[in-house]
Amino acid sequence: MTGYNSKGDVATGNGNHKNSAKGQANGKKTAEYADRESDAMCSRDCCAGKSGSPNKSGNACAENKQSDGNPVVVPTPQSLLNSDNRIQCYLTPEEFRALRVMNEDTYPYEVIQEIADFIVKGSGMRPKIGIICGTGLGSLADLIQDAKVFEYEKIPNFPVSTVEGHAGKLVVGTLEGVNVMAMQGRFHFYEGYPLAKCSMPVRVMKLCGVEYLFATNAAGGINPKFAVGDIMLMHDHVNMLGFAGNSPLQGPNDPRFGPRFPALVNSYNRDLINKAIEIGKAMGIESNIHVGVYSCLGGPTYETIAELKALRMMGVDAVGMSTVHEVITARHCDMKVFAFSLITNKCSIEYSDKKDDEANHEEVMAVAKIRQKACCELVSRLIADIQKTM
Ligand SMILES: O=P(O)(O)O[C@@H]1C[C@H](O)[C@@H](CO)O1
Ligand code: HPA
Repeated sequence: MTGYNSKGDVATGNGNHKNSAKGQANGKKTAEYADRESDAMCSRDCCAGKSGSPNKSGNACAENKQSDGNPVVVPTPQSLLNSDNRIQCYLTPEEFRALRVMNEDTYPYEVIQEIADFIVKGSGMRPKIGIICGTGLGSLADLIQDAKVFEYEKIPNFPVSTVEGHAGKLVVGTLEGVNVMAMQGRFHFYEGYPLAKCSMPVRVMKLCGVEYLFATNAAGGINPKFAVGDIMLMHDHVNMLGFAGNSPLQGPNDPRFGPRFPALVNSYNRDLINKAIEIGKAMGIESNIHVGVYSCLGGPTYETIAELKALRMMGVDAVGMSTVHEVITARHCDMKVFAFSLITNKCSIEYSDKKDDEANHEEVMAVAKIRQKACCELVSRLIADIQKTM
């Protein structure tokens, strides 16, 4: 369908134009896109331009021209216009939500507050500790007692998990007598989510009442002393996405979350690292516990040898595709942070033809499965320790 409303905007069902599916009616719910009109349809200029001239997305609108070069203009049926003469479209609540979440790059305080209220009301508790489960480490959330489970799809304005090893559930309950909430599944940059969206749940945690963030991840060991299955307690990071000009705090700063220019030295709580080292000794796994520097790359590719060499020269001990932006967001809103990497594979920095030297997600998940018990014990003992100080 090609047409215009009385404002002179042109709408079209042609695939070269934005959101052509939005106008499909199914009669269940009306949603008006008046405030997003420029996004929802091509402008008149776009389709009335010279034949073959590119529209906003770089595609030519030639199919909307008559042979004399004049645009084909078909009046919009009155039945599609609302009282403001704007085109209305019909979406199910699910479609509307999916569109909203898809289009949302930054989340205003009020939206985060709404999500937090939904979780606090639905669980009947205010968690003190927030846990983010890394790839294959979802069993950390299985430790939680009296659990109330929220599927991400059912949480208003929440993105969905798309990666194997990330279930896409938020679990709220108690662990060692402390109210906690755990994300069984995180959001990664490579899934197509902007960093602010990847770490938006950390702000939700904050507004739920969380004071401590426990972030976990699966990572490749670059430090040659690390073995597969070891645990590296993060004491610092190198923000490679930040080097490339990307930050979860990009855009206007809302001081209700934190300052415009937060400092990141001492981001990783020293007391919690020391406590975890002690716990590692008590568990008899001290030789498998290291303290080191993590770096997050954008993924989803694993690193080249040259990249690994560069990271090693920069002092990086383990490399992954997450956590850093979550830690930045947590520090921005003054949460205490404890984070660790489970070393799921060794990153060889020598050129080799051997297939075994190549990282792969199956191996990452398999190692996480084998080591999840040790990771669970470390986390629950550390929470038990925090509980004593509360
Ligand atoms: O979510 P994390 O950082 O634990 O997951 C790592 C990075 C990639 O998502 C995946 C690669 O195997 O594991
Ligand atoms: N590189 C990046 N991310 C990872 C790796 C790796 O080697 N292992 C697990 N996650």
